Amino acid sequence: MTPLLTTHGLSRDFGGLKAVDSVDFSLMPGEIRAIIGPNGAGKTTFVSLVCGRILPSAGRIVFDGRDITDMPAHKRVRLGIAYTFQITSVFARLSAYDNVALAFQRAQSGRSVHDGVMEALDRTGLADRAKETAGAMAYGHQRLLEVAMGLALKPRLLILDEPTQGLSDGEIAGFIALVREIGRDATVLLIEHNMHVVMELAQRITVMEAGRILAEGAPQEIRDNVAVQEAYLGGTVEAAS
Ligand SMILES: Nc1ncnc2c1ncn2[C@@H]1O[C@H](COP(=O)(O)OP(=O)(O)OP(=O)(O)O)[C@@H](O)[C@H]1O
Repeated sequence: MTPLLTTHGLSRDFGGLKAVDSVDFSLMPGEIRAIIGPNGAGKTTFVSLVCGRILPSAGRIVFDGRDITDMPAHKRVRLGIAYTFQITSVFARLSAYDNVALAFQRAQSGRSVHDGVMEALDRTGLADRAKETAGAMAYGHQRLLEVAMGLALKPRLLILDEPTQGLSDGEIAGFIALVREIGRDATVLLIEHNMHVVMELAQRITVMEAGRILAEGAPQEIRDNVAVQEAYLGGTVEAAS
């Protein structure tokens, strides 16, 4: 099987700081992959390079066999790369429906807007809230709305950056079920600090530290990796959950 996404020597400097430092990364189609690592490890910078929000200082990015390194973000969206970011990105004054409709239109799909929007709201459990003003929704619902906006893009690769931050335990359980469902027809790249969520969802885990990949493997291998425990988890994986 060919990977859906690969990066080769991917790097991004900010002044003298190597936020992402020569990263070789590979993601198979259909995978749910978690990226973990301490604050400042370069996780957000890495996925920002993949989706084209920022440009690399060096290296290449290949998506579905195509070099997308120099491709603008909006074109990557059309290829199927969707992302939601840790900072709430919904338009507060618009309804849930209109937020998702805006996202849907970016994908330039041939489907009717209404069908596409309602399907995304339905999958995230927000169909009954379509008319609610986004800014007046509970925080957890706003996070789900972000996921619905990502889903409206009909992604082949959905990048979620700290999606469970600020959610209650009950909301997190619902979120885990949602990502499993999304993972049935999309590849998911998940930056996540909550180790319970990571262990529940990820088939493989990539650990970043200081801009580099420190370790990669199945959840059990990462849990047992001493270097990972020392660098990130301050003892044991359980301690961080
Ligand atoms: N636009 C920027 N300008 C300057 N430095 C930046 C910029 N974006 C990120 N950095 C720096 O790059 C490094 C990596 O940051 P990044 O946000 O990618 O880490 P992270 O692993 O996502 O951290 P967190 O878990 O806290 O979100 C940090 O030292 C950060 O301060």
